[in-house]
Amino acid sequence: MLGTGPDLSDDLFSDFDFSNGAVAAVSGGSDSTALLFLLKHHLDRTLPAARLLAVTIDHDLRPNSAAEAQAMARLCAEHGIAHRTLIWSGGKPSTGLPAAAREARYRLLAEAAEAEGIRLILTGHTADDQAETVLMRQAREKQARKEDARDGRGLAGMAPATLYDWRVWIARPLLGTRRAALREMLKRQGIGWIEDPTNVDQRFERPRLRISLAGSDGEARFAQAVAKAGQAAAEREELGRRAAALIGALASSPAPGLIRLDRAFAYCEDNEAAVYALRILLATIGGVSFLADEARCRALFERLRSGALCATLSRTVVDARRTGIFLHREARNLPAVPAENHTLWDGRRRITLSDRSGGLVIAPVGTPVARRSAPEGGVPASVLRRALAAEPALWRGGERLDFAGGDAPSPPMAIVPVVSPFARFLSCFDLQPAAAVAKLIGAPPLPPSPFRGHDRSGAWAKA
Ligand SMILES: Nc1ncnc2c1ncn2[C@@H]1O[C@H](COP(=O)(O)OP(=O)(O)OP(=O)(O)O)[C@@H](O)[C@H]1O
Repeated sequence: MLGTGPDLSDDLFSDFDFSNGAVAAVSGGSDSTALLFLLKHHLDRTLPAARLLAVTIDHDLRPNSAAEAQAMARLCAEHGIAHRTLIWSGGKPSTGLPAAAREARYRLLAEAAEAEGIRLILTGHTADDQAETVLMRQAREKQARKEDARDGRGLAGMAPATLYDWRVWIARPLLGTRRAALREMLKRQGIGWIEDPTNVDQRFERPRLRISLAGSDGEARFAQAVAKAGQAAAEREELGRRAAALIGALASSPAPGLIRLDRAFAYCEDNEAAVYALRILLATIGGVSFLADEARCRALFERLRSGALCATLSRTVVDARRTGIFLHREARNLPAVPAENHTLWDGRRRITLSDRSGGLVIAPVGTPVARRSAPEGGVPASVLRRALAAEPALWRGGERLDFAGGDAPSPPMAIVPVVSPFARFLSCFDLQPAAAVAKLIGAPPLPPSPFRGHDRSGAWAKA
Protein backbone atom coordinates (compact mmCIF):
# COMPACT_ATOMS: atom_id res chain seq x y z
CA MET A 1 0.00 0.00 0.00
CA LEU A 2 1.22 3.46 -0.75
CA GLY A 3 1.38 5.93 2.06
CA THR A 4 -0.16 8.66 -0.03
CA GLY A 5 -3.40 8.67 1.90
CA PRO A 6 -6.69 8.21 0.15
CA ASP A 7 -6.86 11.84 -0.94
CA LEU A 8 -4.25 12.01 -3.68
CA SER A 9 -5.27 8.91 -5.61
CA ASP A 10 -8.97 9.64 -5.11
CA ASP A 11 -8.49 13.16 -6.41
CA LEU A 12 -6.61 11.85 -9.38
CA PHE A 13 -8.77 8.93 -10.42
CA SER A 14 -12.27 9.17 -8.96
CA ASP A 15 -13.64 10.77 -12.14
CA PHE A 16 -12.58 7.89 -14.37
CA ASP A 17 -14.70 5.03 -15.52
CA PHE A 18 -12.48 1.99 -14.95
CA SER A 19 -15.20 -0.59 -15.55
CA ASN A 20 -13.41 -1.78 -18.72
CA GLY A 21 -10.01 -1.63 -17.07
CA ALA A 22 -7.03 0.57 -17.88
CA VAL A 23 -3.60 0.41 -19.42
CA ALA A 24 -0.88 2.32 -17.56
CA ALA A 25 1.83 3.43 -20.00
CA VAL A 26 5.03 2.97 -18.00
CA SER A 27 8.39 3.96 -19.37
CA GLY A 28 10.08 3.18 -16.06
CA GLY A 29 10.68 6.88 -15.37
CA SER A 30 9.57 8.42 -12.09
CA ASP A 31 6.30 9.89 -13.31
CA SER A 32 4.83 6.84 -14.95
CA THR A 33 6.06 4.58 -12.15
CA ALA A 34 4.29 6.84 -9.66
CA LEU A 35 1.19 6.82 -11.86
CA LEU A 36 1.17 3.03 -11.87
CA PHE A 37 1.42 2.69 -8.10
CA LEU A 38 -1.11 5.41 -7.38
CA LEU A 39 -3.53 3.80 -9.80
CA LYS A 40 -2.98 0.34 -8.32
CA HIS A 41 -3.59 1.79 -4.87
CA HIS A 42 -6.81 3.41 -6.04
CA LEU A 43 -8.14 0.34 -7.85
CA ASP A 44 -7.25 -2.01 -4.98
CA ARG A 45 -9.38 0.11 -2.68
CA THR A 46 -12.26 1.05 -4.95
CA LEU A 47 -12.57 -1.48 -7.76
CA PRO A 48 -10.37 -4.52 -7.08
CA ALA A 49 -11.89 -6.48 -9.97
CA ALA A 50 -10.87 -3.83 -12.54
CA ARG A 51 -8.18 -4.93 -14.95
CA LEU A 52 -4.91 -3.03 -14.76
CA LEU A 53 -2.27 -3.69 -17.40
CA ALA A 54 1.09 -1.92 -17.33
CA VAL A 55 2.63 -1.59 -20.80
CA THR A 56 6.19 -0.61 -21.62
CA ILE A 57 7.22 0.22 -25.16
CA ASP A 58 10.78 -0.71 -25.96
CA HIS A 59 11.63 1.74 -28.74
CA ASP A 60 14.80 -0.22 -29.42
CA LEU A 61 16.73 3.04 -29.79
CA ARG A 62 19.14 2.79 -26.84
CA PRO A 63 21.30 -0.20 -25.87
CA ASN A 64 19.68 -0.37 -22.40
CA SER A 65 16.08 -0.21 -23.50
CA ALA A 66 15.40 -3.97 -23.32
CA ALA A 67 16.96 -4.22 -19.84
CA GLU A 68 14.90 -1.25 -18.67
CA ALA A 69 11.71 -2.87 -19.91
CA GLN A 70 12.69 -6.07 -18.09
CA ALA A 71 13.29 -4.12 -14.88
CA MET A 72 9.80 -2.67 -15.19
CA ALA A 73 8.38 -6.15 -15.79
CA ARG A 74 10.13 -7.40 -12.63
CA LEU A 75 8.84 -4.50 -10.55
CA CYS A 76 5.31 -5.19 -11.76
CA ALA A 77 5.64 -8.92 -11.04
CA GLU A 78 6.79 -8.14 -7.48
CA HIS A 79 3.62 -6.13 -6.94
CA GLY A 80 1.20 -8.46 -8.70
CA ILE A 81 0.60 -6.11 -11.65
CA ALA A 82 0.11 -7.56 -15.14
CA HIS A 83 2.76 -6.18 -17.49
CA ARG A 84 3.58 -6.38 -21.20
CA THR A 85 6.53 -5.11 -23.18
CA LEU A 86 6.01 -4.26 -26.83
CA ILE A 87 8.97 -3.62 -29.09
CA TRP A 88 9.03 -1.01 -31.85
CA SER A 89 10.68 -3.25 -34.36
CA GLY A 90 11.60 -2.56 -37.96
CA GLY A 91 13.43 0.31 -39.62
CA LYS A 92 13.63 3.70 -37.92
CA PRO A 93 13.50 6.95 -39.90
CA SER A 94 16.68 9.04 -40.14
CA THR A 95 14.73 12.29 -39.69
CA GLY A 96 11.77 13.04 -37.45
CA LEU A 97 12.70 10.24 -35.07
CA PRO A 98 10.95 11.62 -31.93
CA ALA A 99 7.68 12.07 -33.82
CA ALA A 100 7.93 8.61 -35.36
CA ALA A 101 8.71 7.09 -31.94
CA ARG A 102 5.71 8.86 -30.44
CA GLU A 103 3.47 7.64 -33.26
CA ALA A 104 4.73 4.06 -32.82
CA ARG A 105 4.37 4.29 -29.03
CA TYR A 106 0.71 5.29 -29.17
CA ARG A 107 -0.05 2.75 -31.89
CA LEU A 108 1.48 -0.05 -29.82
CA LEU A 109 -0.17 1.11 -26.59
CA ALA A 110 -3.55 1.20 -28.34
CA GLU A 111 -2.98 -2.28 -29.77
CA ALA A 112 -2.06 -3.63 -26.33
CA ALA A 113 -5.19 -2.04 -24.82
CA GLU A 114 -7.52 -3.27 -27.52
CA ALA A 115 -6.13 -6.78 -27.34
CA GLU A 116 -7.46 -6.83 -23.75
CA GLY A 117 -10.75 -5.08 -24.56
CA ILE A 118 -9.51 -1.96 -22.74
CA ARG A 119 -10.30 1.49 -24.12
CA LEU A 120 -8.42 3.69 -21.68
CA ILE A 121 -4.68 4.37 -21.52
CA LEU A 122 -3.21 6.51 -18.76
CA THR A 123 0.11 8.30 -19.11
CA GLY A 124 2.33 9.95 -16.51
CA HIS A 125 2.54 13.47 -17.97
CA THR A 126 2.85 15.93 -15.09
CA ALA A 127 2.31 19.63 -14.43
CA ASP A 128 6.04 20.07 -15.11
CA ASP A 129 5.64 18.47 -18.56
CA GLN A 130 2.68 20.76 -19.18
CA ALA A 131 4.58 23.93 -18.25
CA GLU A 132 7.57 22.86 -20.37
CA THR A 133 5.33 22.15 -23.35
CA VAL A 134 3.62 25.54 -23.13
CA LEU A 135 6.91 27.42 -22.68
CA MET A 136 8.45 25.63 -25.68
CA ARG A 137 5.43 26.45 -27.83
CA GLN A 138 5.48 30.07 -26.70
CA ALA A 139 9.16 30.30 -27.58
CA ARG A 140 8.50 28.82 -31.01
CA GLU A 141 5.70 31.29 -31.69
CA LYS A 142 7.96 34.16 -30.74
CA GLN A 143 10.77 32.83 -32.88
CA ALA A 144 8.47 32.56 -35.87
CA ARG A 145 7.66 36.24 -35.27
CA LYS A 146 4.03 35.53 -35.84
CA GLU A 147 2.96 39.00 -34.78
CA ASP A 148 -0.59 38.43 -35.94
CA ALA A 149 -0.67 34.80 -34.90
CA ARG A 150 -4.05 34.49 -33.30
CA ASP A 151 -3.92 30.72 -33.33
CA GLY A 152 -3.29 30.05 -29.66
CA ARG A 153 -4.60 26.48 -29.85
CA GLY A 154 -1.22 24.95 -29.06
CA LEU A 155 -0.82 27.05 -25.93
CA ALA A 156 -3.58 24.99 -24.35
CA GLY A 157 -0.84 22.42 -23.88
CA MET A 158 -1.61 18.77 -23.34
CA ALA A 159 -5.25 17.87 -22.83
CA PRO A 160 -6.45 15.88 -19.82
CA ALA A 161 -7.79 13.37 -22.36
CA THR A 162 -7.16 12.69 -26.02
CA LEU A 163 -9.03 10.28 -28.24
CA TYR A 164 -6.57 8.21 -30.26
CA ASP A 165 -7.62 6.95 -33.67
CA TRP A 166 -11.25 7.72 -32.79
CA ARG A 167 -11.25 4.56 -30.62
CA VAL A 168 -9.04 4.60 -27.49
CA TRP A 169 -8.79 7.33 -24.86
CA ILE A 170 -5.41 8.50 -23.63
CA ALA A 171 -5.82 10.29 -20.30
CA ARG A 172 -3.26 12.25 -18.27
CA PRO A 173 -4.42 12.26 -14.65
CA LEU A 174 -1.15 13.71 -13.30
CA LEU A 175 -1.29 16.94 -15.33
CA GLY A 176 -1.98 18.88 -12.15
CA THR A 177 0.70 17.13 -10.07
CA ARG A 178 4.35 18.16 -9.66
CA ARG A 179 7.13 15.76 -10.55
CA ALA A 180 8.94 16.49 -7.27
CA ALA A 181 5.92 15.35 -5.26
CA LEU A 182 5.74 12.10 -7.21
CA ARG A 183 9.45 11.43 -6.69
CA GLU A 184 9.09 12.13 -2.98
CA MET A 185 6.29 9.65 -2.79
CA LEU A 186 8.27 6.96 -4.61
CA LYS A 187 11.27 7.54 -2.35
CA ARG A 188 9.11 7.21 0.74
CA GLN A 189 7.88 3.88 -0.56
CA GLY A 190 11.31 2.65 -1.54
CA ILE A 191 10.29 2.31 -5.18
CA GLY A 192 13.05 3.06 -7.66
CA TRP A 193 12.83 4.44 -11.20
CA ILE A 194 14.98 4.76 -14.28
CA GLU A 195 16.61 8.04 -15.27
CA ASP A 196 16.43 8.31 -19.04
CA PRO A 197 19.74 9.90 -20.16
CA THR A 198 17.94 11.83 -22.93
CA ASN A 199 15.99 13.68 -20.21
CA VAL A 200 19.20 15.47 -19.22
CA ASP A 201 20.83 15.62 -22.64
CA GLN A 202 21.28 19.33 -23.25
CA ARG A 203 21.32 18.96 -26.98
CA PHE A 204 17.52 18.74 -26.66
CA GLU A 205 15.21 21.65 -26.01
CA ARG A 206 13.18 20.15 -23.15
CA PRO A 207 16.15 19.26 -20.91
CA ARG A 208 17.59 22.76 -21.48
CA LEU A 209 14.29 24.28 -20.46
CA ARG A 210 14.10 22.04 -17.38
CA ILE A 211 17.44 23.35 -16.24
CA SER A 212 16.40 26.95 -16.79
CA LEU A 213 13.20 26.31 -14.79
CA ALA A 214 15.32 25.19 -11.86
CA GLY A 215 16.63 28.80 -11.68
CA SER A 216 15.44 31.53 -9.33
CA ASP A 217 12.51 32.68 -11.48
CA GLY A 218 11.58 29.08 -12.35
CA GLU A 219 8.55 28.80 -10.10
CA ALA A 220 7.08 32.07 -11.36
CA ARG A 221 7.56 30.98 -14.97
CA PHE A 222 6.04 27.59 -14.15
CA ALA A 223 2.97 29.22 -12.61
CA GLN A 224 2.57 31.59 -15.56
CA ALA A 225 2.82 28.75 -18.06
CA VAL A 226 0.25 26.62 -16.26
CA ALA A 227 -2.13 29.58 -15.98
CA LYS A 228 -1.62 30.34 -19.68
CA ALA A 229 -2.44 26.73 -20.57
CA GLY A 230 -5.66 26.84 -18.56
CA GLN A 231 -6.76 30.09 -20.16
CA ALA A 232 -5.87 28.96 -23.70
CA ALA A 233 -7.69 25.64 -23.17
CA ALA A 234 -10.84 27.43 -22.04
CA GLU A 235 -10.66 29.78 -25.04
CA ARG A 236 -10.11 26.89 -27.43
CA GLU A 237 -13.09 25.00 -26.06
CA GLU A 238 -15.27 28.08 -26.25
CA LEU A 239 -14.24 28.83 -29.83
CA GLY A 240 -14.87 25.17 -30.69
CA ARG A 241 -18.34 25.39 -29.19
CA ARG A 242 -19.17 28.42 -31.35
CA ALA A 243 -17.71 26.85 -34.50
CA ALA A 244 -19.73 23.66 -33.83
CA ALA A 245 -22.89 25.73 -33.50
CA LEU A 246 -22.20 27.42 -36.86
CA ILE A 247 -21.53 24.07 -38.53
CA GLY A 248 -24.72 22.62 -37.06
CA ALA A 249 -26.79 25.59 -38.23
CA LEU A 250 -25.29 26.44 -41.62
CA ALA A 251 -23.54 23.37 -43.09
CA SER A 252 -25.05 20.39 -44.87
CA SER A 253 -23.62 17.52 -46.86
CA PRO A 254 -25.74 16.94 -49.96
CA ALA A 255 -23.48 14.14 -51.27
CA PRO A 256 -20.36 12.22 -50.17
CA GLY A 257 -17.34 14.50 -50.27
CA LEU A 258 -19.43 17.64 -50.65
CA ILE A 259 -20.24 20.24 -47.99
CA ARG A 260 -22.58 23.12 -48.65
CA LEU A 261 -22.44 26.21 -46.45
CA ASP A 262 -25.41 28.49 -46.46
CA ARG A 263 -24.57 31.93 -47.95
CA ALA A 264 -25.43 33.37 -44.53
CA PHE A 265 -22.17 31.81 -43.33
CA ALA A 266 -20.20 34.57 -45.05
CA TYR A 267 -22.16 37.23 -43.18
CA CYS A 268 -22.24 35.70 -39.72
CA GLU A 269 -21.07 38.12 -37.05
CA ASP A 270 -18.82 35.73 -35.19
CA ASN A 271 -15.85 35.98 -37.57
CA GLU A 272 -13.51 34.07 -35.27
CA ALA A 273 -15.83 31.08 -35.06
CA ALA A 274 -16.53 31.17 -38.81
CA VAL A 275 -12.82 31.17 -39.66
CA TYR A 276 -12.23 28.34 -37.19
CA ALA A 277 -15.13 26.35 -38.70
CA LEU A 278 -13.65 26.94 -42.18
CA ARG A 279 -10.23 25.71 -41.05
CA ILE A 280 -11.78 22.50 -39.71
CA LEU A 281 -14.09 21.90 -42.68
CA LEU A 282 -11.36 22.50 -45.26
CA ALA A 283 -9.02 20.04 -43.53
CA THR A 284 -11.84 17.51 -43.34
CA ILE A 285 -12.77 17.72 -47.02
CA GLY A 286 -9.10 17.81 -48.04
CA GLY A 287 -8.20 14.79 -45.90
CA VAL A 288 -5.50 16.76 -44.08
CA SER A 289 -4.50 16.03 -40.48
CA PHE A 290 -3.88 19.68 -39.51
CA LEU A 291 -6.28 22.60 -39.72
CA ALA A 292 -6.15 24.84 -42.79
CA ASP A 293 -3.84 27.83 -42.41
CA GLU A 294 -5.46 30.48 -40.24
CA ALA A 295 -4.32 33.61 -42.08
CA ARG A 296 -5.34 32.21 -45.45
CA CYS A 297 -8.73 31.10 -44.13
CA ARG A 298 -9.26 34.56 -42.69
CA ALA A 299 -8.51 36.11 -46.08
CA LEU A 300 -10.76 33.56 -47.78
CA PHE A 301 -13.59 34.33 -45.36
CA GLU A 302 -13.32 38.06 -46.17
CA ARG A 303 -13.48 37.30 -49.89
CA LEU A 304 -16.57 35.12 -49.45
CA ARG A 305 -18.51 38.28 -48.64
CA SER A 306 -17.74 39.82 -51.99
CA GLY A 307 -19.71 37.18 -53.91
CA ALA A 308 -18.72 34.38 -56.25
CA LEU A 309 -15.24 32.90 -56.03
CA CYS A 310 -13.40 29.68 -56.66
CA ALA A 311 -10.26 29.03 -54.61
CA THR A 312 -8.25 26.05 -53.41
CA LEU A 313 -6.87 25.66 -49.91
CA SER A 314 -5.94 22.58 -47.88
CA ARG A 315 -6.58 20.35 -50.95
CA THR A 316 -10.15 21.66 -50.96
CA VAL A 317 -11.95 23.61 -53.65
CA VAL A 318 -14.09 26.42 -52.23
CA ASP A 319 -16.70 27.21 -54.85
CA ALA A 320 -18.88 30.11 -53.69
CA ARG A 321 -22.00 30.70 -55.74
CA ARG A 322 -25.34 32.36 -55.35
CA THR A 323 -26.85 29.03 -54.19
CA GLY A 324 -24.26 28.35 -51.52
CA ILE A 325 -20.60 27.90 -50.67
CA PHE A 326 -19.54 24.43 -51.81
CA LEU A 327 -16.48 22.59 -50.52
CA HIS A 328 -15.09 19.50 -52.24
CA ARG A 329 -11.76 17.73 -52.63
CA GLU A 330 -9.59 19.13 -55.42
CA ALA A 331 -8.95 16.68 -58.26
CA ARG A 332 -5.14 16.71 -57.94
CA ASN A 333 -3.01 14.05 -56.22
CA LEU A 334 -5.78 11.62 -55.46
CA PRO A 335 -4.19 8.29 -54.54
CA ALA A 336 -4.44 4.98 -56.40
CA VAL A 337 -3.27 2.29 -53.99
CA PRO A 338 -3.44 -1.51 -53.81
CA ALA A 339 -6.68 -2.43 -52.07
CA GLU A 340 -6.04 -3.45 -48.47
CA ASN A 341 -8.54 -3.88 -45.70
CA HIS A 342 -8.81 -0.97 -43.20
CA THR A 343 -6.90 1.41 -45.48
CA LEU A 344 -7.21 5.11 -44.68
CA TRP A 345 -7.63 6.37 -48.24
CA ASP A 346 -6.61 9.94 -49.01
CA GLY A 347 -6.62 10.74 -45.28
CA ARG A 348 -10.42 10.93 -45.32
CA ARG A 349 -12.03 7.56 -46.05
CA ARG A 350 -11.70 4.39 -43.98
CA ILE A 351 -12.09 1.41 -46.32
CA THR A 352 -13.31 -2.04 -45.31
CA LEU A 353 -13.11 -4.73 -47.98
CA SER A 354 -15.18 -7.87 -48.31
CA ASP A 355 -13.53 -8.81 -51.62
CA ARG A 356 -9.88 -9.52 -50.78
CA SER A 357 -8.91 -10.99 -54.16
CA GLY A 358 -5.64 -9.70 -55.58
CA GLY A 359 -5.13 -7.10 -58.27
CA LEU A 360 -7.65 -4.65 -56.81
CA VAL A 361 -6.86 -0.97 -56.57
CA ILE A 362 -8.58 1.83 -54.65
CA ALA A 363 -8.56 4.89 -56.88
CA PRO A 364 -10.86 7.86 -57.44
CA VAL A 365 -14.12 7.32 -59.23
CA GLY A 366 -12.84 9.80 -61.79
CA THR A 367 -14.68 12.25 -63.94
CA PRO A 368 -15.86 10.09 -66.83
CA VAL A 369 -17.64 7.72 -64.46
CA ALA A 370 -18.91 10.31 -62.01
CA ARG A 371 -20.36 12.35 -64.86
CA ARG A 372 -23.15 9.77 -65.12
CA SER A 373 -24.61 10.62 -61.73
CA ALA A 374 -27.71 12.78 -61.68
CA PRO A 375 -27.65 16.22 -59.98
CA GLU A 376 -29.43 16.49 -56.63
CA GLY A 377 -31.72 19.24 -55.39
CA GLY A 378 -30.08 22.66 -55.15
CA VAL A 379 -26.56 21.53 -55.96
CA PRO A 380 -25.07 22.64 -59.27
CA ALA A 381 -24.51 19.54 -61.38
CA SER A 382 -20.88 20.42 -62.10
CA VAL A 383 -20.08 20.76 -58.39
CA LEU A 384 -21.75 17.46 -57.55
CA ARG A 385 -19.85 15.65 -60.31
CA ARG A 386 -16.52 17.05 -59.19
CA ALA A 387 -17.15 16.02 -55.59
CA LEU A 388 -18.20 12.50 -56.54
CA ALA A 389 -15.29 12.11 -58.97
CA ALA A 390 -12.90 12.45 -56.02
CA GLU A 391 -14.58 9.67 -54.02
CA PRO A 392 -12.86 6.28 -53.80
CA ALA A 393 -13.83 3.32 -55.95
CA LEU A 394 -12.54 -0.20 -56.32
CA TRP A 395 -10.89 -0.94 -59.64
CA ARG A 396 -9.59 -4.06 -61.32
CA GLY A 397 -7.61 -3.24 -64.42
CA GLY A 398 -9.59 -0.52 -66.13
CA GLU A 399 -12.89 -1.64 -64.67
CA ARG A 400 -14.63 0.04 -61.75
CA LEU A 401 -16.23 -2.38 -59.28
CA ASP A 402 -17.77 0.05 -56.81
CA PHE A 403 -18.83 3.64 -56.62
CA ALA A 404 -19.38 5.81 -53.59
CA GLY A 405 -22.37 7.41 -55.32
CA GLY A 406 -24.12 4.13 -54.68
CA ASP A 407 -25.24 2.70 -58.03
CA ALA A 408 -23.41 -0.64 -57.64
CA PRO A 409 -25.25 -3.62 -56.19
CA SER A 410 -23.76 -5.21 -53.01
CA PRO A 411 -20.53 -3.17 -52.93
CA PRO A 412 -17.40 -5.19 -52.16
CA MET A 413 -16.09 -2.37 -49.99
CA ALA A 414 -17.55 -0.16 -47.27
CA ILE A 415 -16.47 3.47 -47.14
CA VAL A 416 -16.65 5.36 -43.86
CA PRO A 417 -15.76 9.08 -43.76
CA VAL A 418 -13.29 10.23 -41.10
CA VAL A 419 -12.92 13.67 -39.55
CA SER A 420 -9.39 14.07 -40.89
CA PRO A 421 -7.94 16.80 -38.62
CA PHE A 422 -9.09 14.91 -35.52
CA ALA A 423 -8.89 11.33 -36.75
CA ARG A 424 -5.54 10.42 -35.18
CA PHE A 425 -5.46 12.62 -32.09
CA LEU A 426 -8.57 14.39 -30.87
CA SER A 427 -7.90 16.54 -27.85
CA CYS A 428 -10.85 16.85 -25.49
CA PHE A 429 -10.68 20.61 -26.08
CA ASP A 430 -11.96 19.97 -29.62
CA LEU A 431 -14.75 17.52 -28.91
CA GLN A 432 -17.56 19.79 -29.94
CA PRO A 433 -16.40 20.73 -33.44
CA ALA A 434 -15.29 17.13 -33.98
CA ALA A 435 -18.74 15.82 -33.02
CA ALA A 436 -20.44 18.43 -35.22
CA VAL A 437 -18.34 17.52 -38.27
CA ALA A 438 -18.78 13.79 -37.62
CA LYS A 439 -22.53 14.27 -37.67
CA LEU A 440 -22.32 16.41 -40.80
CA ILE A 441 -20.29 13.98 -42.91
CA GLY A 442 -21.68 10.72 -41.51
CA ALA A 443 -18.55 9.66 -39.60
CA PRO A 444 -19.03 7.33 -36.61
CA PRO A 445 -20.07 9.14 -33.42
CA LEU A 446 -17.50 9.73 -30.69
CA PRO A 447 -17.06 6.85 -28.26
CA PRO A 448 -18.21 7.47 -24.68
CA SER A 449 -16.14 9.70 -22.44
CA PRO A 450 -13.52 8.05 -20.18
CA PHE A 451 -14.90 10.07 -17.30
CA ARG A 452 -18.00 8.88 -15.56
CA GLY A 453 -20.95 10.85 -14.33
CA HIS A 454 -19.94 14.37 -14.94
CA ASP A 455 -18.05 16.25 -17.56
CA ARG A 456 -14.54 17.05 -16.40
CA SER A 457 -13.42 19.02 -19.46
CA GLY A 458 -16.68 20.90 -19.82
CA ALA A 459 -17.12 19.53 -23.32
CA TRP A 460 -18.59 16.04 -23.25
CA ALA A 461 -21.95 17.03 -21.93
CA LYS A 462 -22.53 19.18 -24.97
CA ALA A 463 -20.63 17.14 -27.58
N1 LIG B 1 8.65 3.74 -23.55
C1 LIG B 1 7.47 4.00 -23.01
N2 LIG B 1 6.63 2.99 -22.68
C2 LIG B 1 5.42 3.24 -22.14
N3 LIG B 1 4.98 4.49 -21.89
C3 LIG B 1 5.77 5.51 -22.18
C4 LIG B 1 7.06 5.33 -22.76
N4 LIG B 1 7.62 6.55 -22.92
C5 LIG B 1 6.73 7.44 -22.49
N5 LIG B 1 5.62 6.83 -22.03
C6 LIG B 1 4.43 7.46 -21.43
O1 LIG B 1 4.38 8.82 -21.82
C7 LIG B 1 4.54 9.66 -20.66
C8 LIG B 1 5.39 10.86 -20.99
O2 LIG B 1 6.56 10.46 -21.61
P1 LIG B 1 7.93 11.18 -21.35
O3 LIG B 1 8.84 10.77 -22.43
O4 LIG B 1 7.68 12.62 -21.12
O5 LIG B 1 8.33 10.58 -19.96
P2 LIG B 1 9.58 9.75 -19.52
O6 LIG B 1 10.65 10.69 -19.19
O7 LIG B 1 9.88 8.66 -20.50
O8 LIG B 1 9.08 8.99 -18.21
P3 LIG B 1 8.20 9.43 -17.01
O9 LIG B 1 7.12 10.34 -17.51
O10 LIG B 1 7.67 8.14 -16.50
O11 LIG B 1 9.13 10.08 -16.01
C9 LIG B 1 5.17 8.76 -19.61
O12 LIG B 1 4.86 9.23 -18.32
C10 LIG B 1 4.54 7.44 -19.93
O13 LIG B 1 3.23 7.35 -19.38
